[in-house]
Amino acid sequence: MIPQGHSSDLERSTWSLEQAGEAMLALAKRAGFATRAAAIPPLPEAVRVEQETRIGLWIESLANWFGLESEWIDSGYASVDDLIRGLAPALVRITQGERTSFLALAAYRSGRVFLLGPDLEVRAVPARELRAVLCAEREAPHAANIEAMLDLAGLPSRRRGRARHAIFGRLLSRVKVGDGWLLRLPPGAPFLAQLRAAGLGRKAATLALAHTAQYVLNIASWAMLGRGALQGRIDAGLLIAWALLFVTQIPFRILESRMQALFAIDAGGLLKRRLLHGALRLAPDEIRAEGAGGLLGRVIESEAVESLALGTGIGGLVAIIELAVCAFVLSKGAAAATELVLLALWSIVSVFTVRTYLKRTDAWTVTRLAMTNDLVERIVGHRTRLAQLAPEKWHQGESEAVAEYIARSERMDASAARIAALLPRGWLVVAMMGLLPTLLFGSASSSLSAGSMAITLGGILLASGALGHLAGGLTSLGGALLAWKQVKPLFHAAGRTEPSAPPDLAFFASSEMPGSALLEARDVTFRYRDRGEPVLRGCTLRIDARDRILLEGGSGGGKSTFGAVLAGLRSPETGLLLLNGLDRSTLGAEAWRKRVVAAPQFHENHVLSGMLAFNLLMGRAWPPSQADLDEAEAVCRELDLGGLLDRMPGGLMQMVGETGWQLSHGEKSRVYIARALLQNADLIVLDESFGALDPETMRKAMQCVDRRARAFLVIAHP
Ligand SMILES: Nc1ncnc2c1ncn2[C@@H]1O[C@H](COP(=O)(O)OP(=O)(O)OP(=O)(O)O)[C@@H](O)[C@H]1O
Repeated sequence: MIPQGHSSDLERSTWSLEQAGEAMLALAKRAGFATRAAAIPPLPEAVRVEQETRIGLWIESLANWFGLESEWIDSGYASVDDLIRGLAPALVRITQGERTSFLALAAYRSGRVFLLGPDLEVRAVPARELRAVLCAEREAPHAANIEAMLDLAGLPSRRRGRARHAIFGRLLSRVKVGDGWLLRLPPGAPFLAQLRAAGLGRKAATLALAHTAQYVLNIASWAMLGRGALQGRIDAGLLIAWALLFVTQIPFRILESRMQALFAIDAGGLLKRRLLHGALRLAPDEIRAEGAGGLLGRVIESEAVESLALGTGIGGLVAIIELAVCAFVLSKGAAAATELVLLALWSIVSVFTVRTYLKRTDAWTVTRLAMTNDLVERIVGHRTRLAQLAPEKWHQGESEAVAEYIARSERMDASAARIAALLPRGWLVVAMMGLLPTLLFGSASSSLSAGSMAITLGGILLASGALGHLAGGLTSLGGALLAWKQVKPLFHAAGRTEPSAPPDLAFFASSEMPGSALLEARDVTFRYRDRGEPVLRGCTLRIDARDRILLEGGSGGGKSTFGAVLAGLRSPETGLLLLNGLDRSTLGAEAWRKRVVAAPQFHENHVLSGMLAFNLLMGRAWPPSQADLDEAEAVCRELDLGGLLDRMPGGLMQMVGETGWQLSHGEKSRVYIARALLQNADLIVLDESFGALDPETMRKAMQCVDRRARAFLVIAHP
């Protein structure tokens, strides 16, 4: 509902809460986002009743369901204009009293917003109208007072608008006024679709056109001057025409550089986002098998892909356009056929020379990555080496590795020198030799006129530059391709999908259902390797809504594995696993992990570099609300971390992690417990979380967990 007094266009563009799914699909279609074909789920009663707290989750679930990504963005009174300008495509929330509706913001241009209505019409509305709607509720209580004040000040009506705006700005500067959900393709969506949605096809085409125009203008300007010189008529008019042609290249050159930079920035951003997403999609076992050095190698190579492919690589590709233009120029000059054949042959020689260089680079990369891996391993294990290994063995194997690295570097560099020195210069020699027969035996009248000779010589010089660009471009692209081998697994991992449930079902299953088990495992079997012995065999367990369970067993018995299966971190090979009566594929992996939260064993858990509050509130929205911070502090104090909070200068905002305040073993384990408790899960699995605590602290921590957790399962040794 739009508050009264606003334009009927706004009114007609409003979608009700029930229509949020339709609005999202319509917006996505208009933005060119391919969505997953899925029925629009009905609005769950829970969202209708508790709109304020549940709408965010509902929109997020809808977006997931349609294969989109939503990001919630809110704004204060002062920055609401920025919100309106930068949000599209987005659903903007309109709140009036208890009721929520949406505007589907399709675009913003020159002070106007383009709103997609339920009738699928797009209406342009002045952005200030949308601003007024977003701010209306906050401004209303003060409006009468401000008007009275302006009357009292006797301000002329033409200056009232600005004065009113300034007073509201001061008064409401800290007040939140508008919010919405920005829609985009998720990083795991097909990469071409992402490039298309980001308009990169258009940018690449503009780049190619700008380069061609500039190159052709350059040749035309010199051709004109050359012809004038040969005909012996260089006058002021000719020079002015030449200068004009020359100057015309400047805007094309600027456009080309700009497009190249924009393309590299946008494509680089999409690539980074996808790789980061992919890194988080890798299964824990895949990551562990890589080792720290292997992972660092991937990071370095991803940087190489970006800089080589999107930086110099693009520049090299446009050399193909240059070669085509050179071929055209040569076809108009003396000994055209010979020169064209030679150009084709030399281009092939260039490709093969670059290929040899790339093979050597590949061998060098393997050695380099192995050395990186080894170096990181040595750094990580440094303290153990110092304590346990005899000093004379510290540098074993290093000389051989370095010697191999140097040998491969030398071979690679020799190839690189050949490319830089031989290809463009060799072409000049070959092309000039191609002219020899014509010079020696050709008739002076036909192909040997001064004009055609000049054209050929110009074409040969141009081709020399183009071949240099081509070799550079191919080298960069080839280098990117080699680096790509390392990056590919992360890139593809981003496209992995996890089972997801219809959003209405996820809401339904979140409520505790009296009588049915919270979690049920029946005859669960699990093995780590395809043919290995099962670690879990026929495990059956029922957990009810308020249960407190202790799972004890010997070392290596499979307790942690069972905990990981219950928490949805690993999938059982056979058997049945139900949460509120629904299995994991029906409920969705993400929804499962929100309901059953695990605090993994000490060596599997991690304090992230960042604020303590961030580490505690990872399951909630960031930045946190005051209520979240208060709750986090209360949990910490109950876990006997009050002393630590008081000692740390930044309290909850203290930086912790590898580079921050170093927490002790026992402190870390209580941070892990607090983190799990603060996720508001139906069940938490605490894997040896109390092992590092003294008896008194352990008693307090147990009491806290007992008080705060709905149901929990503790894994411990007998
Ligand atoms: N990623 C893995 N790949 C192969 N085997 C594994 C893997 N993780 C665990 N295992 C093996 O599975 C078995 C069960 O391990 P698990 O960690 O579940 O036992 P646990 O009962 O929790 O042991 P502990 O009390 O020592 O922590 C062990 O023999 C272990 O070596």
